[in-house]
Amino acid sequence: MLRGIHVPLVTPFTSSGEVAADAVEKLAGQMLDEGAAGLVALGTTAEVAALDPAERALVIDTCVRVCAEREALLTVGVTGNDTRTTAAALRELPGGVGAALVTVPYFLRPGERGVIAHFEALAEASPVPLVIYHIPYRTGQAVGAATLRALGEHPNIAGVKYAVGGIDQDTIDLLGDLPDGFEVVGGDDAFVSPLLALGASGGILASAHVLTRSFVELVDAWQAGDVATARPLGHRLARVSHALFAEPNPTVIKGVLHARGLIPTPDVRLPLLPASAAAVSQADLVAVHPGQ
Ligand SMILES: O=C(O)C1=N[C@H](C(=O)O)C[C@H](O)C1
Repeated sequence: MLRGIHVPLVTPFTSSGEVAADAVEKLAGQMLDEGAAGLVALGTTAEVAALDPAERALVIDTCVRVCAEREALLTVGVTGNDTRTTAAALRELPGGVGAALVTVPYFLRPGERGVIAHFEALAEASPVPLVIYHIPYRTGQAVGAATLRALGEHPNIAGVKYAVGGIDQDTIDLLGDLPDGFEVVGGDDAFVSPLLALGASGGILASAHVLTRSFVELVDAWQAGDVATARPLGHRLARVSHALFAEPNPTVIKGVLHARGLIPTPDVRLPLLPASAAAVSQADLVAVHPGQ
């Protein structure tokens, strides 16, 4: 279900500060037409915390339409650190949404037993399969391989977006012994190639807004065991991701998309500030000439 590249869409804004719905639609269609297996709406990259409920609904409706036209998976980010309200948000997801990306409860640090109880309750409540978003440097909560494996046994938990900031012992342990039907997708752009080499099935990668086809090719090459293609391509794309994340995500990516005429402004909402011109031009240059 989670195989391939899933692009967590940025939210483009007009020059008067509204969500640019036509640009969302165009960008969403382009990502899928370039080979992405699916889209993620309302991820961190979408600046979801800065969108009001009507804007969130607009983004979801637009993505539902684009994904339905192309029979692609739409995953929607549903974030909260309270089980009851997160369950309610899951129950309210509209038709056409295929999965929900749910962050490990952040800031509270409920412990791994709390994390298990949280996701089991959500999995029971959710009308769609869950993808756990494990990103300890943002949530502050450790989750080991044994906990993820236990959660992976639940029939309504499809996988984990794995973003631990590197390859560690838990990464090796988890990918060495995955429950049936439970998939790992890379969520740390710069580490996706080694994760794919270890058996991840794809990635949810903001970097895939740029060079979408190359990220798709990277997944395909690792899945086919074509190391001669995958290894150098992975190194090249890691350099691109490094440049795209030189300043807080998604500021540089929005700058590059705007420079390429794909979104009407590079604008982000506070507390994010626009990327510097130097970071944007460097990332654009590295995407075209990865040796730079
Ligand atoms: O929104 C997402 O999904 C992603 N967020 C990560 C982040 O901002 O740290 C990056 C990843 O590429 C996808």
